[in-house]
Amino acid sequence: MASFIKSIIFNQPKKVASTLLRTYSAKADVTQYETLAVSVPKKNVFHVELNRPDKLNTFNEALWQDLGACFKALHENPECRVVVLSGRGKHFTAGIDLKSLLSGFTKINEVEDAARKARLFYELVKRFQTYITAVEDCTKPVLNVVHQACIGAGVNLTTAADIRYCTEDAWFQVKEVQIGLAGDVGVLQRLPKVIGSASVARELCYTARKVTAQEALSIGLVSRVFPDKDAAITEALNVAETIASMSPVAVQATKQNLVYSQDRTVAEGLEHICLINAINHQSEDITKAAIAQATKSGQPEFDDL
Ligand SMILES: CCC/C=C/C=C/C(=O)SCCNC(=O)CCNC(=O)[C@H](O)C(C)(C)COP(=O)(O)OP(=O)(O)OC[C@H]1O[C@@H](n2cnc3c(N)ncnc32)[C@H](O)[C@@H]1OP(=O)(O)O
Repeated sequence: MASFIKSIIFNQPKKVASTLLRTYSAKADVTQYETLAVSVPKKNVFHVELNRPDKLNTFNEALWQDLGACFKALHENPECRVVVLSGRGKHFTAGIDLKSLLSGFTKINEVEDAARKARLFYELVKRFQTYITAVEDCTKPVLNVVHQACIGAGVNLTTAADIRYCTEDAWFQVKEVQIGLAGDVGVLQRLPKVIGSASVARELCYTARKVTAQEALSIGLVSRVFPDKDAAITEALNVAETIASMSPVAVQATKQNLVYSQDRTVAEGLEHICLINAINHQSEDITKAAIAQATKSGQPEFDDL
């Protein structure tokens, strides 16, 4: 084993030795938003909080746009390796802001011609879909912590995240049918895949019944339930820190391949990871990680991606 490691280091002497010893010193670049609070509580771990507590974190135009812009920026930010997403105030979110929904619809309904009106509705929904999909398109894993209510648009949002935790007092409601809408920003597509049961997903989407934290756990909507929000956030940040300590090349390729594979055949997913790893297997991260494992020298430092 020693000679094997020696030969690897000999082949890439300066790079591996210097990066193994390097300590992290970069400053995080944190953009703030009107409706989102963004912080960096641990190295490479970004915390995004829905921040309209006096409006129960309802989705108004600003929040929709901020979500899209924020997750695009985090996708592009090399210092961000993992995101924890939660909400400030009493509830995670009460869903779409019903006042802004109605005023937006009234404005479009003032257009007389059906084709032109339809085009405006189409573009509105398409835009909102893009903002939710930005969470999935962000190659950094997103851990969502839900407390109290997670309604309508909130369920669309949480099902686009990678990992979901909630508090004992949390509840979920696919409420769209109750306000006369067919869910159109991702829940109908993602919920059945997340929970793995078309029957349960359809029941929830047709009836708008509330799902408690314990039921959410039993159907696989969340993977863990915590006594309160502090405990949930603390553990989410710990898990995020573990993920952030791994090779970002490996973690981000894993998310890309999981997302790609969820709508495709096994053969297509396998081909996709072959193509990604044809490039990523050339990464210095593999050498660093393999040496660290072989020498039991602890987790190495990886460069940002
Ligand atoms: C193209 C569209 C794509 C997206 C579609 C998305 C659809 C959806 O999200 S459907 C879901 C819509 N949301 C709701 O129907 C939630 C309605 N609210 C409630 O059920 C309760 O308010 C809630 C359980 C969330 C909280 O109950 P709590 O007792 O804690 O508070 P309240 O006293 O009820 O509410 C406090 C004030 O907030 C106002 N409010 C609550 N929800 C909304 C909302 N979604 N939009 C706008 N305003 C909301 C509520 O009216 C109270 O206002 P005020 O009386 O002025 O204090």
